[in-house]
Amino acid sequence: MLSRAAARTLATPSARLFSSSSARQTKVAVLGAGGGIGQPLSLLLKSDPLVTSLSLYDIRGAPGVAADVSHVDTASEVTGYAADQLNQALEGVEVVVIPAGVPRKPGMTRDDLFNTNASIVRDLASAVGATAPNAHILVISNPVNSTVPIVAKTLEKAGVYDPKRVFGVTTLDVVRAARFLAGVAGVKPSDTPVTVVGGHSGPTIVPLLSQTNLGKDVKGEVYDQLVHRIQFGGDEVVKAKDGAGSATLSMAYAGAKFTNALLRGLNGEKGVVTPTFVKSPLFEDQGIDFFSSNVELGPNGVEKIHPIGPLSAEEEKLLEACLPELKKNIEKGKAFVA
Ligand SMILES: NC(=O)c1ccc[n+]([C@@H]2O[C@H](COP(=O)([O-])OP(=O)(O)OC[C@H]3O[C@@H](n4cnc5c(N)ncnc54)[C@H](O)[C@@H]3O)[C@@H](O)[C@H]2O)c1
Ligand SMILES: O=C(O)C[C@H](O)C(=O)O
Repeated sequence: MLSRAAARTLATPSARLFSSSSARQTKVAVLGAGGGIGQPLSLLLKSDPLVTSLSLYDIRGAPGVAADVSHVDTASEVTGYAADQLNQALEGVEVVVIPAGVPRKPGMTRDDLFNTNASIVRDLASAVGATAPNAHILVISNPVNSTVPIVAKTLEKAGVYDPKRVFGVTTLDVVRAARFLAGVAGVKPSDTPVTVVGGHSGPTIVPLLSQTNLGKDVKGEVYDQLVHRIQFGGDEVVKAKDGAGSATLSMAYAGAKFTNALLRGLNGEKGVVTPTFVKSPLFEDQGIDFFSSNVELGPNGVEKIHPIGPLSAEEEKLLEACLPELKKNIEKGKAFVA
């Protein structure tokens, strides 16, 4: 039998999983809401007190997901849209999260997804540009190093591109880095935040362990293994799922976490800083105009792009390996739209 206090706690609606600093609320759309990421992401966004209205779209299954998620006892409204209702799904939307597209199978690279996902992301970006031109777009679909430039170029072509409003979601790399470093150091992940810069694929993922109190002491083989695990954590999940896809649950968590950070920034909260893959001046002189580094989020989206800061000799080498591959991926995305 439950005590009266415990019963009251369980009966309290709107349990808060997210940080909230303001009453302003926002309409958010998920494009690809019926998928492995889309479903749990929609559930988590339903629990975010900063989301006032949730618009769920997919080429299949979104009305069912919406009916299900809409029973959760939080205040937001949820509507599902069928394949031919993309424009309705985007009406009045301020934030659009895109997990639409195919995932990897064992043996594939993220770039192997380009042929299928490039046109999916381009067409969705084009619809956002036409119906919700001021929306912030959060790109999850892989290969992120190419799909973000695809979104940027598509909006540019439509005459509605604002680089402050287009983000590649690299939060899963940050989540993994904190979790894996915590494992090595024997502490809680909340004690081991790690900045991860570069892009979102194998060698383009550059964790800056030297900038953390516990990470700077990790050396030798343990360091090499830790960096490899952060860079190739996605492969670990693809292999374990054995043909059934890639990370979905941890990605939904990471996607909801980044969305909440953006919403807090949009609401005027100060000091919301997190890595994300955006149009960036940091390596523009080397022809690389998109890069993930710590970004302060604010009322207009990107408020300030932070420099990457001091690097160890090992990190200099990781960055050297990252840049040429990242450049190739970005150019491939841009060329697809041009
Ligand atoms: N950024 C990251 O860190 C990260 C992490 C994990 C996965 N991903 C990527 O996210 C994407 C989705 O992964 P998933 O596991 O959810 O795949 P999934 O196949 O389970 O779901 C994808 C969904 O997209 C839908 N879809 C396809 N074309 C669409 C369109 N034109 N409009 C709307 N919806 C459309 C499908 O119907 C499906 O429901 C993949 O490209 C994957 O590589 C990225
Ligand atoms: O590995 C993948 O293909 C999915 C995602 O990019 C990840 O990092 O888990």
